[in-house]
Amino acid sequence: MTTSPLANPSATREILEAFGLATKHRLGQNFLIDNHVIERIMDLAELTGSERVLEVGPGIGTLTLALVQAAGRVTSIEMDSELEPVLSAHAIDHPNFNFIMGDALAVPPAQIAEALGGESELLVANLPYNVAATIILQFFQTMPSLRRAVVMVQKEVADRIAAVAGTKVYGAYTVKLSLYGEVTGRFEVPPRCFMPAPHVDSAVVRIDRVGFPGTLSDRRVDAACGTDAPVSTAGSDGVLTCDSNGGQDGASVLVLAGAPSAEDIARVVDAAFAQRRKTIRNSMSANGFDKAALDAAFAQCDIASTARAETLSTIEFVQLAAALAAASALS
Ligand SMILES: C[S@@+](CC[C@H](N)C(=O)[O-])C[C@H]1O[C@@H](n2cnc3c(N)ncnc32)[C@H](O)[C@@H]1O
Repeated sequence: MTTSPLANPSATREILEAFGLATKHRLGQNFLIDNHVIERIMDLAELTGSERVLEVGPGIGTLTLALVQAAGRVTSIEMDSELEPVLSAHAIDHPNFNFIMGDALAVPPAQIAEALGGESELLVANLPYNVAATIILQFFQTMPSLRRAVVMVQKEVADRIAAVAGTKVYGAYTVKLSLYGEVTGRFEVPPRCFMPAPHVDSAVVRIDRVGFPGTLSDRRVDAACGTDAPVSTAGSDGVLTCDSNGGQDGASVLVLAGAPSAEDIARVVDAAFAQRRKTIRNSMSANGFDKAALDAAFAQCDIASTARAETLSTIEFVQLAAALAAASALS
């Protein structure tokens, strides 16, 4: 059980007083004061003592002091320059910890890797809520080595991350993040676990990376192929095939007709959700896609042109982007 010496109200107050600090609402400074929450975050993170862990927004170092006990190296990025003396003191006490002062969205991955002594493997953080969703997606996009994120976010953001097709909260963000990772754990955290208590509910989500695109996870490929058939990826073009006959006669079913990039898929997803109340055809044609190319792609992917974006699964968006890429509708 890994806990933090700072995860209680009196230790937090003491640090704030000792360094002459006041919490800043505009930076989302709600510090954790509950060791039970720290324990559950650490359980979800499943650290084995050797990992390179990135933390965004260490604050006074509450979660950080748990992470340094369980990880190989920890680098934290903090924007509030007034917290630098507190973090410097932790860095002296814990040789496997260092930090970067700056906006986490603007620090280049190479600088983070340099500080961590290698590429980031895990993101574990109680994130600043106003930029949490952006940070999660951007870090999965720009750091291919990141294999897991265990992050505290506002409950509504957790709902969007974990949403399933056909629900109100399922949207462009859900689909774009699902290209990189899937939610494998979650728990809720009430306001009383923070100082000061926020006005919103919070949740911790664990997101594990799924390979993409030529290396879709088995579960996703099964969904795409509608079969338990073995799967193979063909050639360097990333064309994904799944064998419809258990590999016995070598007959393959082409699932993706092209090799859409993550950017291609994001363009399709953004256009599809741009006008949620319209059909996917109308929303996409109003947002830069040619109607004839769309009709051909819908027919190829067996997607009804009257469907709405929120009814499509991630794999259907990938197939649609692939069909549009193959028809050069994405260029
Ligand atoms: C919710 S607090 C978490 C503090 C601490 N990790 C804890 O659990 O008690 C968020 C922290 O993120 C910092 N922060 C806000 N925006 C940031 C940004 N863009 N980049 C880096 N840190 C940021 C805040 O100053 C604050 O320390």
